[in-house]
Amino acid sequence: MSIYLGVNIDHIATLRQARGTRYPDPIQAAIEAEQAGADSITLHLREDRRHIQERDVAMLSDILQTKMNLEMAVTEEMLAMAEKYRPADCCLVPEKREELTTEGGLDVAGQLSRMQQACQRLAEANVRVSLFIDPDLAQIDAAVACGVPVVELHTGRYADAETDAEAEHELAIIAQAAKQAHERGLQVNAGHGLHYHNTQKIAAIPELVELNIGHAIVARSVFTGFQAAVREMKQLMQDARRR
Ligand SMILES: CC(=O)[C@@H](O)[C@H](O)COP(=O)(O)O
Ligand SMILES: NCC(=O)COP(=O)(O)O
Repeated sequence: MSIYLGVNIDHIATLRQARGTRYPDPIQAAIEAEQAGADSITLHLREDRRHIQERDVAMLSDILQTKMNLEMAVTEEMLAMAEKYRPADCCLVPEKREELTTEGGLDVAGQLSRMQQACQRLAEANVRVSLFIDPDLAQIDAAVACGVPVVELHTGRYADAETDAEAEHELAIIAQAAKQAHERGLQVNAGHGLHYHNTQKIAAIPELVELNIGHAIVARSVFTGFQAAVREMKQLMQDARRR
């Protein structure tokens, strides 16, 4: 089964916001990513607007040739954004203003009623809902209870592992969670902290359908160009899946 690449363009916008300029433009990055073989474009509209701006969401909702995966917190402001721009996919993620980056998966099980209402609202807007969760059976079952078709497994603990043994342990947890989620009829995606040296083992997990990768691709593009960075990541994923 194929594995698809969602390119997250947040950190193109981080570079733009660093000086308040018009460049580099995430719109150009999205177009180049699609030309290089990206299967979708992911962008995270944060409450603090540290990188992606509403203008980016508005423009990309008009021009993307593949599809938009809009990441957002579960807030009234963001749910209204999803209803306004109607992305193909909306990935609900946890968010804290003080965090450097996403620190874990959404606690769906601990706020089930609130999550069910949010998912229902997005489904009624014809937005496909994905829940960004830790690779944990209780969270997988809670996602099923929300009636969503997709989950994205948080790979941050695997990516941040300090030893090979710890990485292998986290990889086994992700592989087991992917199997459990697949068995429950969910589309299983994964992402966070994946780069050119740790993605292969994740891509080899047969139940995974899509990997969302951003920071490492943007970083690599500084030296190779954005299209080359995207092409290399996609080829790496496909080679790993074929092995
Ligand atoms: C949910 C996730 O892991 C990322 O897609 C998210 O976008 C990380 O936030 P930053 O892009 O702001 O680092
Ligand atoms: N959901 C993960 C994502 O979109 C990209 O995360 P990262 O590769 O920037 O860590």
